[in-house]
Amino acid sequence: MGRWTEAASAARSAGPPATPLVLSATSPGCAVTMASSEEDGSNGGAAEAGEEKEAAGRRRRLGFLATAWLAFYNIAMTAGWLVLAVAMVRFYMEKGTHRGLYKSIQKTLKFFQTFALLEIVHCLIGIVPTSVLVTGVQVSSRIFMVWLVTHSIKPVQNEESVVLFLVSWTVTEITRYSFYTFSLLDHLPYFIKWARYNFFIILYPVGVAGELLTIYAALPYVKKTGMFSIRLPNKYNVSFDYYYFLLITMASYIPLFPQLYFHMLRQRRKVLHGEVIIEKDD
Ligand SMILES: CCCCCCCCCCCCC/C=C/C(=O)SCCNC(=O)CCNC(=O)[C@H](O)C(C)(C)COP(=O)(O)OP(=O)(O)OC[C@H]1O[C@@H](n2cnc3c(N)ncnc32)[C@H](O)[C@@H]1OP(=O)(O)O
Repeated sequence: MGRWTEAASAARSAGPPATPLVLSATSPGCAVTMASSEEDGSNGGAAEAGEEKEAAGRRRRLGFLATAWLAFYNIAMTAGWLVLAVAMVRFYMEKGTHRGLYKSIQKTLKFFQTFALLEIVHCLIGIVPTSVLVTGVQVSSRIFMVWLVTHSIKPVQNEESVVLFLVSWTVTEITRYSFYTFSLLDHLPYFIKWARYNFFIILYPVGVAGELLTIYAALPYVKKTGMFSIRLPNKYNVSFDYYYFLLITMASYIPLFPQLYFHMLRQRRKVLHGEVIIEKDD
């Protein structure tokens, strides 16, 4: 199993989500079954023990410093997103409206979401085996939403759609970072693993809908003000229209989001149902 998982990890870190090759559960030498360990319970224990052994082996190879850094990073990020969750719930309970919510939590949000740029660095230096491309798209679209849309275009800050993506990001990140933290500590409760690979089914589309609706709400303001745009003539002879840039960004969700979503579905099948999936470049 280790060999296949390492091959899958190598394929993942090498590039974008590609054509998946699902190995039959009954392949000789394949220690996992395609049947869910939740479902049949017969092989789940062995598969899980194997996975834990393999994860422990990977951590040994990672070295103390990298493991300590990742533990610190994940604990800090879990705490940061928990602080955000508490602040949002408290705000709503006190005010009874979403208006003003973004303003009240923006500093914490900007800090922790910007800190997540380190995830691209983690992939680049190889201390986590995630695809640089998948992580890059995920993190850069969030940074874009935080700084170039919600922070910069004040009239959208009170849109309901902002609440949609804030709630979706927050639940996702609390689950994801606690998943990484407990995995590093070798004590991963099953419900966290389950939540990591099930919540996204709803939260991903909800988050993306929130992001797209927020960009859409920003369009009239951007068109009216011409913000972040460069008009001709100028001494560099270049022009840039932020309004069209936003339209192109919205359009880019059409090919990119399904790829990320299907990547997560494949991860779900691998982690929760023990399928061995090798992503093969076309
Ligand atoms: C300029 C503007 C550009 C804009 C472009 C626009 C296009 C955008 C299109 C789409 C936009 C999407 C926007 C996003 C919105 C939302 O987030 S909505 C909220 C819901 N979101 C989600 O549910 C996101 C889910 N996505 C993911 O989780 C990611 O895809 C992922 C984290 C980037 C990758 O997940 P996955 O491939 O499953 O890998 P990992 O979880 O990272 O695991 C791989 C192994 O690596 C270990 N690991 C990873 N990170 C760490 C860490 N920090 N610490 C310790 N270990 C880590 C992990 O444990 C795994 O190890 P093994 O289990 O041993 O294999």
